[in-house]
Amino acid sequence: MTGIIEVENLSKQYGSGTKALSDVSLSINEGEIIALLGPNGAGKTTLISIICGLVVPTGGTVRVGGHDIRTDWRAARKLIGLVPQEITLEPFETVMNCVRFTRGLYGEGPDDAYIEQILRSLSLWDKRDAATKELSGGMKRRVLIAKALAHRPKILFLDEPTAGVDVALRRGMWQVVEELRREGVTIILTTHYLEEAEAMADRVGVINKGQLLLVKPTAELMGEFGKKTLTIELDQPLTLIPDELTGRNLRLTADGRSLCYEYDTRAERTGIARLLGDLAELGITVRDVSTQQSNLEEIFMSLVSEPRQEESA
Ligand SMILES: Nc1ncnc2c1ncn2[C@@H]1O[C@H](COP(=O)(O)OP(=O)(O)OP(=O)(O)O)[C@@H](O)[C@H]1O
Repeated sequence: MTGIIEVENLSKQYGSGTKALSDVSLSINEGEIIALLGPNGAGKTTLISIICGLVVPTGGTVRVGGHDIRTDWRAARKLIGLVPQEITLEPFETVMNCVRFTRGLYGEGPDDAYIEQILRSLSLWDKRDAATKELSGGMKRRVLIAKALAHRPKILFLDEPTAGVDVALRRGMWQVVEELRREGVTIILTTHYLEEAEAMADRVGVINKGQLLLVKPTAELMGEFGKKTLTIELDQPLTLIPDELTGRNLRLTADGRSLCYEYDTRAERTGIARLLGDLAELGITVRDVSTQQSNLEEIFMSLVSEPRQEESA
């Protein structure tokens, strides 16, 4: 199946000599939400900017809805809405006029009924006559989304949509994104908040030093790396793991006070009940137990601290 966005062997070297992207290939399906994760300077904004036609690549091709972004840029651009990282709004203009104006930029005629629908869905309708300078940071960010949606794009890019936004508003933003997805909009977002990717994205792409390290369904990524550790705090410290318990994925902490048992969360039998039973039989008394699940943050850190070749794209 051909994706709504097809990126092939994309590279970018800025005039300064910085190599921001190296041979990136990626296919994005219509209607999906994909999150691009990567540390500062990884190349996420460069990738988005190239797809949106704002930065010229050094090599490779990008097709949006089948249109080459260089030779057929007008058609490609019409399909795209971009919510930039920086808040750039005309301070004295009203919310309504800001969004109307953007529609005009795409050569679309006035459609106040549609703008009303967008502003209502973003909880901005009450603020339609307010000058943008009177709005809070979170509201300004929502005006940027309204502007990006003004020409009914099929694809929406959100470059760090919730940077500097408080937790409540961040969750509100997730809901907006979810509603857009239900309407069939394809969404590409960059984020530093791993919980955001975990909560929203169908797939996650990890970028580091200009390379796309992997692209995987979020659930698969979590499952593949999703191990849980059971920490069993002992009443009396041990010096060694008893022979009866060898070969069980057990580790004794340096102080001998806890046993750590790593298990696969997806396994039919985790082996926890058997382990606790065996400990009791050996006369080892347990003081407390706790579990920790590896989250996307740990997965991400393990990927970017140990650069690997692209696995799949
Ligand atoms: N206009 C430019 N001229 C020269 N170098 C640039 C330019 N824009 C970006 N770069 C460099 O390209 C690299 C990738 O930058 P980019 O902004 O794409 O990263 P990013 O992943 O979006 O980072 P962040 O998470 O900090 O926004 C960085 O080394 C950056 O300094």
